Amino acid sequence: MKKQVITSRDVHLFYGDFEALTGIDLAFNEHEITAMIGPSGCGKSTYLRILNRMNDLIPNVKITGDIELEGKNIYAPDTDVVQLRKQVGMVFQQPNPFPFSIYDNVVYGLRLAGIKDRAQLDEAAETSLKAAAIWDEVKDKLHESALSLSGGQQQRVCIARVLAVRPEVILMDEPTSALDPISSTQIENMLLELRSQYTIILVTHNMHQASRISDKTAFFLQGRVVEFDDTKKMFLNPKEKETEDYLNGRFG
Ligand SMILES: Nc1ncnc2c1ncn2[C@@H]1O[C@H](COP(=O)(O)OP(=O)(O)OP(=O)(O)O)[C@@H](O)[C@H]1O
Repeated sequence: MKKQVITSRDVHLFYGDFEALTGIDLAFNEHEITAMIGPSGCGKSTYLRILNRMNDLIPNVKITGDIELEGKNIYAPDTDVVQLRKQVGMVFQQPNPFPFSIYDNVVYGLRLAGIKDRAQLDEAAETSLKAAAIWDEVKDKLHESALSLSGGQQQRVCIARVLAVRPEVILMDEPTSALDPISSTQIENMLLELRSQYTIILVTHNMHQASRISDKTAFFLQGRVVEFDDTKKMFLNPKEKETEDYLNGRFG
């Protein structure tokens, strides 16, 4: 049986009085890609942000329940949130490179951690850019601005920036929805390569993407998880009527 890297039990989240998540039980296995699907506003991004405490930055948020990374409650008072976000990295919908060179973007987290050794930084930059499947395109212009790259290239540099700090888990919030089909395919192929080393949790609106690359799928509806299963099983033979209707495009 695969190791569960993140588990959540009975997770509720309130924005003020509004209960956006109404009791989420999910577990994420190592070396798997889990897709979270569901109609707009059902709470996918809210739930994703819980997993590396990004909701801490939003005022009037209250979270209850239990979320553990490697068996440790990530909301315990002694949690080092900076360390947590290294272990659980995040890639956003819009590529968000810093206005620095490609190289400086990728080694940003390592420098923040106090690493100054040039050889070590060079090695990390090359390894991460290779893993993010963009090394060949940028190796001759590492010191040019990351903003000069295309959207798809910027997104892969952002993924390399996350990989450089060696996370265990990578959270992705619709990482290809702002990209053209070729760039999206490049990123999907990369994720399939990365799966052997990471736990990947992906919010997507793209049903084809979920069925192509994910091992497991969680279907969210109005703040709850309707169904969570192997992707193949769910797409071929959903257990719940609501899942079937959604997958067949009857709503959402
Ligand atoms: N900062 C916030 N303050 C108050 N309500 C919020 C906030 N962020 C999200 N919500 C509400 O919480 C619910 C869930 O939103 P969330 O963004 O998690 O949904 P989603 O499934 O990711 O949607 P989409 O697919 O459109 O991104 C929605 O009703 C939304 O309006």
